[in-house]
Amino acid sequence: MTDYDNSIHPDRPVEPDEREHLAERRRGPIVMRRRQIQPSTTDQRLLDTRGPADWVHTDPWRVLRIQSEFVEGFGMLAELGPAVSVFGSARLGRHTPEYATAEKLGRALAEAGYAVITGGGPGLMEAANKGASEAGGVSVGLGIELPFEQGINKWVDIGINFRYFFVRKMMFVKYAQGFVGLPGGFGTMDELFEALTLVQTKKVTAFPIVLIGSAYWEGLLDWIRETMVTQGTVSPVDLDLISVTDDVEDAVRIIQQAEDHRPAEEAAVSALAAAERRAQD
Ligand SMILES: C/C(=C\CNc1ncnc2c1ncn2[C@@H]1O[C@H](COP(=O)(O)O)[C@@H](O)[C@H]1O)CO
Repeated sequence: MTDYDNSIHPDRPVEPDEREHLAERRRGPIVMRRRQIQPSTTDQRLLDTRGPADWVHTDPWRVLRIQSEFVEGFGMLAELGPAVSVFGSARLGRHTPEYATAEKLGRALAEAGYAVITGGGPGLMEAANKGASEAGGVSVGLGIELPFEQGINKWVDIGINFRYFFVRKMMFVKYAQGFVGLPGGFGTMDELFEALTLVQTKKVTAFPIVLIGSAYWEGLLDWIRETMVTQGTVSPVDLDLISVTDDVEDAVRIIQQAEDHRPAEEAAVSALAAAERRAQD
């Protein structure tokens, strides 16, 4: 009798030694017998480093890495408390007036009780982190892996380095009460328009978007008004989603005031959604 040919008929009495010959393998709660028996255990297979490794470059594996970035990000930020995301140029360095403004903003936000979330990079991100950290606030950096790696700036007190831009961008919105944009390039524009789209489509509510530096932003706002609104690609009211100021204290005040309006705005959005659902039924 072989290991694979030892079935016992249910009506037949079983001899004590017959049980011993019934070969089986367990995988957690699963029992495998005869041809289902695998020659190795799960642990052995896990620890076995041999074999092809191309699967690390496949999409199913990437999905797990993406998932792990969400898990790490949520885990790090869930208990952060009130926070404001600050965006701005990676290139405007320590001797620019914008750096001084960003540092002042980081300090003012920290003093108003907000954690400051930046992209964790150099330039105005570093300045906002510096202001927040030096004021004794919570200074957060959500870094991004880039081909020309810079690392997280030294004023970040809680940092995480993301592989994926889209996971990181979601964190900027999910864990912030609002958004302050300083002068910047494509990266800043990307973050600004992501936030604007989410607010315009009511995916987020009571999320103030404040731009600091009227001279810098004027041209863009004129283009939105004169081209986008005029041609009907956005509504005139969409312009109200953006506040522009040159004053750091004013920016903080706008964020705080939006907090006061949050319950009413959330209720209005829920009522609108309920009315639309009723209309569709
Ligand atoms: C270009 C340089 C460094 C790039 N390092 C960055 N680190 C972290 N976050 C970044 C970086 N570059 C862009 N970002 C994100 O975009 C925004 C700034 O981009 P901009 O094009 O400079 O406006 C910023 O808010 C970040 O979230 C050093 O030379």
